Amino acid sequence: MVGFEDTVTGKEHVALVCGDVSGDAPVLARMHSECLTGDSLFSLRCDCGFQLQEALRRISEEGRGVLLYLRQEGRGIGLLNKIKAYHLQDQGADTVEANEQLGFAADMRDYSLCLPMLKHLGIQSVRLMTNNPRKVKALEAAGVTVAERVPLQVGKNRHNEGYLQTKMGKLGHMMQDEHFRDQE
Ligand SMILES: Nc1nc2c(ncn2[C@@H]2O[C@H](COP(=O)(O)OP(=O)(O)OP(=O)(O)O)[C@@H](O)[C@H]2O)c(=O)[nH]1
Ligand SMILES: [Zn+2]
Repeated sequence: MVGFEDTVTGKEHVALVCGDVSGDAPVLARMHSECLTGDSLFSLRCDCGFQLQEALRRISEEGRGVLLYLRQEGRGIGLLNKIKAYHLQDQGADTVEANEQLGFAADMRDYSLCLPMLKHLGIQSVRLMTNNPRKVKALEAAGVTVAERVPLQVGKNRHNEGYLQTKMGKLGHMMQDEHFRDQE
């Protein structure tokens, strides 16, 4: 585990490294955005916790990989604003509308720290586990070489169906129903 401090925001990030990640071969990688509720408190409203577990499982199975745990809670709006967004969602807003009602863009994340983190770890290119093509684009724009996008579809359940639908419909996530491993 390697810790990093973002001197601009003061946020502390973590990299979990498995095996020898040096060399030319692209490294299996997950850039995971913090979700306290899903990652640590077992919330079923989203798929974050399931994706975190599955990404770590695949990395350990491969014996080589990296997970950057990025402190961008609530797609960058922070935990308390995400809780407010959840209240709005309980009154009928979807995840994008709730952000907008609070005065935020749908996705406020910033991936500029990923390149220096990967460089520090000696990682030249990644096989990125994500369903989000905008994340691939944002990382490439930040200078990260993404050799391949690896789908990460896990954790669909009856509580997050609408949330996943909005990610596909409004945020451009590439997910196919038949590829989901359900979680009840
Ligand atoms: N604002 C807001 N953020 C949310 C909500 N649900 C989850 N999040 C945050 O969304 C982030 C995860 O982003 P997602 O859009 O689920 O997935 P992604 O990282 O873009 O894409 P993948 O790589 O495929 O997981 C985490 O920071 C969560 O805290 C919500 O309803 N509102
Ligand atoms: Zn989540």
